[in-house]
Amino acid sequence: METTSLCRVLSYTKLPGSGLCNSDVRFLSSVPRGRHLACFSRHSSNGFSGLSKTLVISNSCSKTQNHAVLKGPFLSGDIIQKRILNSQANWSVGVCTLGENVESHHAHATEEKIGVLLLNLGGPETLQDVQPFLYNLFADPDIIRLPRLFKFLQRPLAKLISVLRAPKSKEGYAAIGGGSPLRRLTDEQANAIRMALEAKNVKANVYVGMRYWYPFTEEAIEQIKRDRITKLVVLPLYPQFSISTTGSSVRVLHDIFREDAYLSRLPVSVILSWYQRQGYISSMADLIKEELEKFAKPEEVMIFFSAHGVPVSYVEDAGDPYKDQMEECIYLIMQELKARGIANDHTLAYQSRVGPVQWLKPYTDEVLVELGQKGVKSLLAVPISFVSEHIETLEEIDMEYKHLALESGIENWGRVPALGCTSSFITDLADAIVEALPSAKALSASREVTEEPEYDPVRYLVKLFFGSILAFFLLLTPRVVHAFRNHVF
Ligand SMILES: C=CC1=C(C)c2cc3[nH]c(cc4nc(cc5[nH]c(cc1n2)c(C)c5CCC(=O)O)C(CCC(=O)O)=C4C)c(C)c3C=C
Ligand SMILES: [Fe+2]
Repeated sequence: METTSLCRVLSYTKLPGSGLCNSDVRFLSSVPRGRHLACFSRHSSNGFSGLSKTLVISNSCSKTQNHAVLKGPFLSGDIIQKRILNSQANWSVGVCTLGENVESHHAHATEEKIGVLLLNLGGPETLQDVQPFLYNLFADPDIIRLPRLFKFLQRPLAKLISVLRAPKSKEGYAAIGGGSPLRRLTDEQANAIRMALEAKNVKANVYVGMRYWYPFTEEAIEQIKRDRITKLVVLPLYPQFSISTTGSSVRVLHDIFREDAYLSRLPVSVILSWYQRQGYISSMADLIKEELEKFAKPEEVMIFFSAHGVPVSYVEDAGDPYKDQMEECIYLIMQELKARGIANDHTLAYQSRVGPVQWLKPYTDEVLVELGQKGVKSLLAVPISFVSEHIETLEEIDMEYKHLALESGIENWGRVPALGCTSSFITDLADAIVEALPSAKALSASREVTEEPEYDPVRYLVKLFFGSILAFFLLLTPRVVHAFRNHVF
């Protein structure tokens, strides 16, 4: 039995083609650069047996049994993404345990009840849902990031922005049939993952928890409690990590788990990002190849990755790894295509900006116009931040951007569908879940339950009143007035 209190983020790598299909190497890294990393290797035929060997070496780790070598240097808290050498494929996944103190233990198959919680954004199911959905979204401090002093403005601002934004959003949802397909599509993915796990002899309940609409994460967690799940893997359905997506959902989970005696003792493993998994990369490459072949001259098509944007301040001030991960993800997909003899030009741009602040550049709409002006005639749009169809693929890309591209001189337009329930992709997610199981750790071994902060309606109303006045003045700043004039919200 190994114990360490050092670990916060741990990453592990599966070695496909090694002959040991569930053999892996796990790295616990929460020590400063140049210090020791603990490397645990585990062997089993079903992926559930305990640790068989422990190595502690400086900034590198080798596992001779199947010729895997991992090289540092690593930073404290890093999600290790280095490549396995001497292996046909590079698979790695960042896994974060919810707890600070890590106790490695042998998982016993007896009476184990595995749960998988898929996290997603959620979307309004009807047009009446749009404004309250937007309220939930803008009330999230990871979406509208206010300085601490102005936190009390969060809800009044959310109310204001959601009311202002609702008409534009409603138009979008009306254009795709009157609501978001996200709940149905995520339920389908949940079912497909459950079956893929079953095919691997892993029986699991799969739950869906949405951040801003039904079924809310809180509801999913209530069900997990009722079902007496004994081990949980949390899989956010965003390939790349962003503070605004996975970060926000995991923060909510953390808050809920900390306050609950049962949940704080439930072993949990959170998969923070999975954009580098070979199964995901090759599934994306499959879809791109298939769509390219529909063009008359596939080799002349510009592959246009359109990622969901985030405000620049997330990356530059708050350290959001989203941009780096996005760039690496696209690099890996292009490498995979190259390995298949496809060497088209490609570019990356960011879509869906909201509000008057600077977002990651270049912007999708501007690049489309530039490409048209430069004489690009054929373009294949690839949505890359998300794995289901939703308003930003079905309306923004398929309608708005397509129209803009054709107006700008692009003659042949194509779009890669979202991965959805593509079987190679679902199988890979199931693998990621199986690989994450052994690292599940409890948030806390104690029964400590944090008390709810007292709700004081008078205080809330006073804050709401002054907040609204402040928000009103904020709205009169030239930048915001300009933003409204240009329908930025
Ligand atoms: C205002 C800030 C927003 C940030 C930051 C943001 C990041 C972000 N969002 C997604 C994925 C999705 N967002 C979706 C809808 C949506 N997002 C915002 C705002 C921000 N998103 C708004 C206002 C909306 C509502 C729709 C609209 O009015 O434009 C959805 C769609 C869900 C659906 O109903 O179909 C997805 C998916 C990512 C991946 C991301 C950061 C990386
Ligand atoms: Fe969004």
